[in-house]
Amino acid sequence: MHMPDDFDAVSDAVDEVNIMKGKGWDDTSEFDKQKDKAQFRQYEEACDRVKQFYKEQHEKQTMEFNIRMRVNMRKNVRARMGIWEAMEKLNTLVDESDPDTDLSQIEHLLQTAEAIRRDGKPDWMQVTGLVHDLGKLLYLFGSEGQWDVVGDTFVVGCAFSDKIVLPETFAGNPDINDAVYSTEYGVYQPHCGLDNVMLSWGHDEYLYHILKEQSSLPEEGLAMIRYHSFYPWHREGAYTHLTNASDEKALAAVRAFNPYDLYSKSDDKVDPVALRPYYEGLIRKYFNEVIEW
Ligand SMILES: O[C@H]1[C@H](O)[C@@H](O)[C@H](O)[C@@H](O)[C@H]1O
Ligand SMILES: [Fe+2]
Ligand SMILES: [Fe+2]
Repeated sequence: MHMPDDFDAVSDAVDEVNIMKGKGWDDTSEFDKQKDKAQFRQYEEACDRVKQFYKEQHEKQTMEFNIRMRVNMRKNVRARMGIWEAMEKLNTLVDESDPDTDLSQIEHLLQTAEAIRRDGKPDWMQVTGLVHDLGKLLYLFGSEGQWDVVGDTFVVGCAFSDKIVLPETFAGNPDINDAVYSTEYGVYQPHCGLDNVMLSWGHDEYLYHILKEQSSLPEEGLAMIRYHSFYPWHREGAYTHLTNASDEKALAAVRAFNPYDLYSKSDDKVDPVALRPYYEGLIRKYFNEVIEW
């Protein structure tokens, strides 16, 4: 096959080769098969830092807090900067919710993207991997702590699922005593769809709203961002009483993405300087030069 030299054409040609090989972006990944999954996400055995994190998150993510955050989100622009600059800014954050890595955020983002690239997945999925945790910038924009930025997500406004990690820590959340929020359906209608459900506030929801307006990522890429921390749903199968048929596509996308996010944490080190030119090319293709954060 003739390989053109302009950037977009090369990445289109790579997609074409993968299609010829019969590999779709949502195929069960080769990468996934090589990992010992039992090493990851062991919350019961996690260190105190992680357990403390979840106790605080589970006590403070109330319906009232979540409504307030959605209103605030629309009020102002917190910063103006490009994607790579945002990755560098985020690098000072060490995620207290994560039992599996002490790596910096830029390393995690590049490891995720590189694992996707190595498996021959399309460029939009690679760049989704590259940016998927940039919502953690919230931490630098006056969040109340880490509990409202990182960690797994879950539905608020109805009973907390026992499929959420460390579920006993919800005992201190005032919503468990609310006459409506404590019921199975809470404020929701059966099978209303995830679009109509409030997920606990944090980096997923924030970044989804920013990039829905300011990128040309496909729907599947946006779903990967919005739901990647929603383990009770995409891994544990909770909340089927709220989802509907239109969530199926999103679920397939998030499941295809998850192994790269989670299991790349044990991969070899990456070199941001060497990788930057390649990813700047993808960034130009999918994002405005300056993003309003
Ligand atoms: O600790 C991690 C981390 O904060 C991730 O960015 C998030 O997506 C995961 O769901 C969470 O378990
Ligand atoms: Fe994340
Ligand atoms: Fe991540």
